[in-house]
Amino acid sequence: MVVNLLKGFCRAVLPLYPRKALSTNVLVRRTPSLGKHLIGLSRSSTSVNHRKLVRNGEEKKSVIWIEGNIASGKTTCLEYFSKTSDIEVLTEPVSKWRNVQGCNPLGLMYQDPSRWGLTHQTYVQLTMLDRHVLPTASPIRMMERSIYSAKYIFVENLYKSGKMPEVDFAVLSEWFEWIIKNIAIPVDLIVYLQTSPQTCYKRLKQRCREEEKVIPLEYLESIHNLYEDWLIHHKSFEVPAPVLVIPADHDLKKMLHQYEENREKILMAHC
Ligand SMILES: Nc1ncnc2c1ncn2[C@@H]1O[C@H](COP(=O)(O)OP(=O)(O)O)[C@@H](O)[C@H]1O
Ligand SMILES: Cc1cn([C@H]2C[C@H](O)[C@@H](COP(=O)(O)O)O2)c(=O)[nH]c1=O
Repeated sequence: MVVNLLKGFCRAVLPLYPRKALSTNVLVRRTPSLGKHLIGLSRSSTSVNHRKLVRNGEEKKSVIWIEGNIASGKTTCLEYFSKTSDIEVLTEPVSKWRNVQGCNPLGLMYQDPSRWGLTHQTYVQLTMLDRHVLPTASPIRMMERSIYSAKYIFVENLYKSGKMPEVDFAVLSEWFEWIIKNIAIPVDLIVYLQTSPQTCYKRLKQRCREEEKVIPLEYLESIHNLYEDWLIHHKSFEVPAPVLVIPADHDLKKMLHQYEENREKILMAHC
């Protein structure tokens, strides 16, 4: 009976949807007549219809990753969107990387990358995975970075710069491949905060995280190049979702203005 009801619903409603918006197991509600059932996300006058139904009638959640270099402004961006109802924000678990049972793998890695890179990146991989599989109650989840950038940017950088032994890289790579093959890691949109390494260097100095005091400009340049090759030039690894690039060298006022301008594009990620 449930199946028949569902079939009837599909026969009545499917023709209302543009073909493009349909995939094999997803319905996107777009009709204005359904508008009253939809949640307006924006704090500005534009409201955003963001609900997506999956076949069992449950709401499909949207997942957006905020990617960018160290100190590019990811946390600040997340803080801004966290004020919007229906958005759940997950920041990077940096505090865990600085303190796991009294040890500081992030600090150790910066002091001696060849010795501690594997330890640190194994823990990053675990804690990012933990973030990805956390159940979500909100229709939209915004997450700072991902298990993908941990591997494609930071592990890659350690290895390419000769600071990670081949065997460590091989072990981490096997772990990573196993995870992405066997565990669902949903993502609908990647927002890339594109900065110059010089801007990040200035902001990093201003933030003044103890462990990061040893970071030279060249390190941020390498991270920048890896991000550009991945998300802009598509030269290195698979990109798991569409990318929205936001130029992020601007002052805070202009950045908030850009977030507002892009709000709808970001929050409609799944449509
Ligand atoms: N647009 C901006 N202009 C100037 N400073 C900024 C801007 N965005 C963030 N900052 C500052 O730069 C530092 C790093 O920002 P943060 O949001 O923590 O970056 P991330 O999370 O990418 O590392 C912080 O001190 C923050 O206050
Ligand atoms: C993902 C990831 C991060 N790190 C380092 C880089 C920075 O020092 C911090 C994260 O700070 P940010 O301001 O949020 O960029 O962690 C790393 O060493 N390895 C990683 O995989």
